[in-house]
Amino acid sequence: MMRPEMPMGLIERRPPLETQQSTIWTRRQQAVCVRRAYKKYGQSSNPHVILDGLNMTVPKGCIYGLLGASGCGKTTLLSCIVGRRRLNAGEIWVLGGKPGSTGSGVPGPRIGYMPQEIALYGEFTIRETMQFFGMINGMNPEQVDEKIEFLLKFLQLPPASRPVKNLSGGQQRRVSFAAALLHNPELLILDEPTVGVDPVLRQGIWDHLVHLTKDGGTTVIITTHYIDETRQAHMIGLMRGGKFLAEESPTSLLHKYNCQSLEDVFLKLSVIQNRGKRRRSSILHDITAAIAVPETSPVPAVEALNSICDNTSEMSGEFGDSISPVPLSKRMSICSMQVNNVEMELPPEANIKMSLFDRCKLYQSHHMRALIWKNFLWMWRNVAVMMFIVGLPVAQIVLFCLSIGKDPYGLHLAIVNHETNNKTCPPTDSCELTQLSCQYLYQIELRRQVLDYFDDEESAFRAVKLGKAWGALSFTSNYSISLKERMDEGQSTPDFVIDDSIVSIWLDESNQQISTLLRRDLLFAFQDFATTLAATCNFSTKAVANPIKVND
Ligand SMILES: Nc1ncnc2c1ncn2[C@@H]1O[C@H](COP(=O)(O)OP(=O)(O)OP(=O)(O)O)[C@@H](O)[C@H]1O
Repeated sequence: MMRPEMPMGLIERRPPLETQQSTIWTRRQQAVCVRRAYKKYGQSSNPHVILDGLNMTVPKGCIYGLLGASGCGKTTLLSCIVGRRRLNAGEIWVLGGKPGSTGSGVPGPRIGYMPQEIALYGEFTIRETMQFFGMINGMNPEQVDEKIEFLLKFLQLPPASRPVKNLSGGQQRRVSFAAALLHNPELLILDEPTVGVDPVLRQGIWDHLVHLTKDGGTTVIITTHYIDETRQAHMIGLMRGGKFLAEESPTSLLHKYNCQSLEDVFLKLSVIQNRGKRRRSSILHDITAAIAVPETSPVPAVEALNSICDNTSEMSGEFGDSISPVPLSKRMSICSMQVNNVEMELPPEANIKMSLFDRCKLYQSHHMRALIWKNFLWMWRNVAVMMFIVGLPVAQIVLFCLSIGKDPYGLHLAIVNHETNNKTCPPTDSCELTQLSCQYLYQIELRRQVLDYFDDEESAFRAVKLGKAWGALSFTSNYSISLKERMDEGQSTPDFVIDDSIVSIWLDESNQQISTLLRRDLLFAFQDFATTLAATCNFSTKAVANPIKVND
C-alpha cells in the first residue's frame, strides 16, 4: 500500500522509523492487542472518558508493566481485556481471539486474573479457595493439592486450613494471586499484586514472573504503583490521559530520556504530552494535509488514515497520540517469542454466529460442579444463616395459621331481643316452643362470639357504626309464636306472621373476611338451633336440615 507523503515540518521534527504493517493476522499473534480503544463512563451528555483511542501491544512471552497515575484507567483497561467490561469503540484481541467470543478461551482457563479488589469467600479456608478455583479451571484435586504446596511456600502463606477471613489484607491479596497462578494460564493479568507485600517477597514474586515467561509460554501484564519494580519487565506502557505516553523496554526508556529512574521518565513524558496537546491543532492540520490524497491516488483516504494510525513510524515520538515510537519488530525481539517462525493455531475470529448448542456449551459441567460445591460449602459454613433462611418461611406459615388460619372468635354482636325485653335467657332442654330466640342466641354463643344487649335498633346500629360490634341482630316480640305458626301453617302462613318470624341481621361489611365468616356462623348457628330443637321435640332432624347434601 502506498503511503501519503508526510509534510516537511513533521519530518523535520520526527525522523520517520521503519514502517510496520498491522494486519489482523499480526494482531492475533500478540498476547494482547488493543487498537483505538475508547471507553467512557457516565451519561453521553457528560461522559467521563477513560480510554481515548488507546493502542497497546503485548507480545507473547513478555512481562508487560502497565503504569500510570491512580485513576488513569489501568483497571478499566484490564477488565476490558479479560472481558468483564466492553469498550465503547475499538478492538481488543486476546490470545488471538476476541474476549467473550466462542472458543477464544477468554474469559476462561487460558487467563489468570487477579483483580484489584479481593474477591474471595471469607468463610473458606485457603485450601477450599484453591479447590474452588481449580475446579472452575478444570483441574482435578490431585493437581490442585500439588500446586497448593508450592504456592503456600512460595507466597509465604499460613497453613492451608486457615480461613481466609482470618488472614491479613496482604495475605488475602497473596491468596488471590495464588488463585490466578494456580492453573498455569497462558496470560496472567495481575492488578497490583505486590500491594502489602514486603520487599523480599516482592522480589521473589518478580523472580517467579521472570521464570514463568522465560520459555515464552506465559505472558504477564502487571500493574503496580511501585514504578521502579517494573525495571524487570520486558516492556512497560506508561498510561496518561487515556493513552500511552510510551510503550518500550525500561532500559531503552531510561536511555532515551536520559533519566535515572522510570519515575523521572514518566514525569518527562507527561510534560511532553502537555506540550503536545498545545501543539496538537497544528499537527492535526499537517496530518489532514497528509491524508488529503488526490482523487487520482490509488489509496483511498480511509486507508491512508488507518495507515497513519496503525503504522508506528509515521507519528512516532508524538506522545499523547498513543502511538508507540518503537517499531513492532523491535518490540517482538524484546520478548522471547519469534512469531514469524511459529505456526500457531489461532482461536476462531469473533462475531461468529453462535448456535443454541454453542451457547449451551458455555455452561460447562465443571463450572456447574464448582458452583454447587461452593454453595454447599458456604451453607455448611453458615449454618445459622441457613437455619434462618429455611426457618423463616416455616415460622411465617405457623404464625399465619395461628393468627389468620383460624376462624375469628370473640366478635361482638349487638342484640335487640324484644321477645325477652332484652334480657339474657338460659337455653331450655324441654320442648317448649317459647323464647326460641334464646336457643338461637345460645348456638351463636357456642361459636364463641360475644353478645351485647341493646334496648332498641338505633343504639345497636350506633354500636356497629362506632366499631363496637361487627353486626346487629333483632328479634320481634312474638318471634317464637310466629316461627311455630309458620312451621304449622306452611303455605297458608300470612305475611305478617312470616315477617315476625324473621331474625333481622345487619353486618359491618368494612372487613369482608370477617363479615363473610360471621354470615356463615349465623347461618350454621340457626341450622344447629333447628336440629337441636327437632331432636328435643322428637321431630325428624332430617326434615329441618338443609335439603342439600354435599357428597365426597
Ligand atoms: N463503574 C464505574 N463508573 C464510573 N466511573 C468509574 C467506574 N469504574 C471506574 N471509574 C472511574 O474511572 C477512572 C479509572 O478507574 P480505574 O479503576 O480504571 O483506575 P486505575 O488506574 O486502575 O486506578 P488505581 O491505580 O487507583 O487502581 C476513575 O476516575 C474511576 O473513578
